[in-house]
Amino acid sequence: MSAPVLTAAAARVIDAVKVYGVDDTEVRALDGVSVDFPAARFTAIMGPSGSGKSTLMHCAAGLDSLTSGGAYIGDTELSGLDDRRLTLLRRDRIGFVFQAFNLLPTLTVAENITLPMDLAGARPDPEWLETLIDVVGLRDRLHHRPSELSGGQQQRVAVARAFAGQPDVVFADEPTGNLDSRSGEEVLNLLGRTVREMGRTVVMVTHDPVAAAHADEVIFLADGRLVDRMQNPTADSVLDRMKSLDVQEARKP
Ligand SMILES: Nc1ncnc2c1ncn2[C@@H]1O[C@H](COP(=O)(O)OP(=O)(O)OP(=O)(O)O)[C@@H](O)[C@H]1O
Repeated sequence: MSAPVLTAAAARVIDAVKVYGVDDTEVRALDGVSVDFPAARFTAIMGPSGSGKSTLMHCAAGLDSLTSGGAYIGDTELSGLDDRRLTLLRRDRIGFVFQAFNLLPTLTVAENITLPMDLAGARPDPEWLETLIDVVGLRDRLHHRPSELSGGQQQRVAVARAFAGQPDVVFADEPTGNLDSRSGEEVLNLLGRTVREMGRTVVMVTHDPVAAAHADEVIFLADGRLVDRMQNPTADSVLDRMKSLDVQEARKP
């Protein structure tokens, strides 16, 4: 048996290139990005508008395909999977949290949390589910409908849903974009706790230095390239780095 080539990255991309359009309309949204998202860590992706953050997340999560290069979940290379296998991989090994909470209005909180697993015919680990419900603080809301919850509570349901199947990695795309700062802070603390107390892996796209400061590491994109990585970020250190990227952007011809 050959030794696995890849180490403890929950997800990674290697030499990732994503080109949208052709000829005059061609945009290199990713221009040779190699980055790993380590297991049991919270990584934030930052960069100026149009720098390729969402494209990187979508390609790393198998929601979109690369023009060239490789995207891996664990040791599984995504371009080698047909549509059916890719759908199963997303369902079984990846969790998603989006800016819009995407809950089903006719289902209760409890039903929303287990919906992906119910659709898959999988049984959630009861102990894990109970812990998760307590961590997200929704025990007294389990039989409510989403419309009876605040935005912050709805996003906490979406977070619980993303982690219910114990996926290898949870990708969050601007998870606090629709929330006031206090509810946003609660959701970010929650994501941090799932990583630090429960050993989960989170990759989050954000515009907000305060949000990025919740991560263990921030990676910075500019013009579709990885330009920096920062361990143990603070809101100020992230803001300073973003300002220098914005200045470089403004100086471009
Ligand atoms: N479907 C598409 N077709 C054509 N161009 C696209 C498409 N999606 C993204 N792009 C372009 O690719 C580049 C990177 O876009 P992307 O959305 O990844 O950036 P971003 O950093 O997430 O931006 P923002 O912070 O504004 O959301 C941009 O120039 C964008 O216009």
